[in-house]
Amino acid sequence: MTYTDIQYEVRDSAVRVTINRPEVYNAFRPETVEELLHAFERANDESSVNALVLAGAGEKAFCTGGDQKAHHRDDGKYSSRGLTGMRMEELQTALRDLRKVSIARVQGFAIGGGHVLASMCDLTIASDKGVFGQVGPRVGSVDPGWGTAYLARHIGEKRAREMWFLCRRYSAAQAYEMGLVNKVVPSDQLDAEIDQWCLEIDAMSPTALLMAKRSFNADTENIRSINLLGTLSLKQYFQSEEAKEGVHAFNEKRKPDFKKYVT
Ligand SMILES: CC(C)(COP(=O)(O)OP(=O)(O)OC[C@H]1O[C@@H](n2cnc3c(N)ncnc32)[C@H](O)[C@@H]1OP(=O)(O)O)[C@@H](O)C(=O)NCCC(=O)NCCSC(=O)CCC(=O)c1ccccc1C(=O)O
Repeated sequence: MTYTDIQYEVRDSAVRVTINRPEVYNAFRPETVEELLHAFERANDESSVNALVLAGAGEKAFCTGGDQKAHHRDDGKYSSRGLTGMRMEELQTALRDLRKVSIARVQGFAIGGGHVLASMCDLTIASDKGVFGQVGPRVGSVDPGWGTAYLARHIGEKRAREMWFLCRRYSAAQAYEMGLVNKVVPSDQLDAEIDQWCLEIDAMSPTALLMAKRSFNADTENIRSINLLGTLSLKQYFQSEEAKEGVHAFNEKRKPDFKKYVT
């Protein structure tokens, strides 16, 4: 596969996968998701390294989730692919099941589905310019499963509900305090810090790492089914006028009006 939306390289003790759409703050569209799926599968077969670093190109963002400019079809889908028009459920499963230790490199915004990807990585290292948050209820979306229930495992129910219900932004320091991030460093030290973590991981037994990862995962496996059921509901929700209002409002740079949908 020739990549247009991502970059892939193996160097310095890790596979490096970078979402390369800085013009939309590294938001993903259906093509991006297909390329990431391919890259994660390819990374599993890289026998020379133990780690994968997931990053976003440029200074502004790690990833801001689904590309809202690509999400304006009349049927509420992104494209004809997958349940919602984007094979997100498959992508999250592939990241979850990755045979490498995954590290999110967060510089700038990790927002919406981008925040979910960061929180699903085994480790997160952020620059002091990292900004974290969920935006779904403001833009007509939700990530029901890994984005909610698994997030609560990291930061607790109260904090997770706060993130989703208020859609506020949190600094890297706040994210560290909440348990979303393993380490925060000045942005000019971010790559050196991540390289050091990759070097240390590279010296470990790959089989022990994989067994540790799988056993950590075992405790939250029930969320996999919640995520699938949630994605089926999300497909229906995306087709509603309520969800479309969120997408239109973002693209028209105005506040959404959800008032008439209160039940
Ligand atoms: C990231 C922001 C908080 C930054 O705000 P600000 O600093 O004020 O800058 P802006 O002027 O808003 O943005 C700059 C520039 O970038 C464009 N942009 C930013 N984010 C996106 C995006 N996600 N899509 C498209 N474009 C984006 C923005 O339009 C500006 O460009 P201009 O050319 O100047 O207009 C803020 O931008 C923000 O809140 N962004 C919105 C983030 C958002 O809505 N994300 C989507 C959330 S929903 C989601 O991720 C889907 C979940 C999902 O995919 C999923 C999950 C589970 C199962 C299935 C699915 C599924 O299939 O959908």
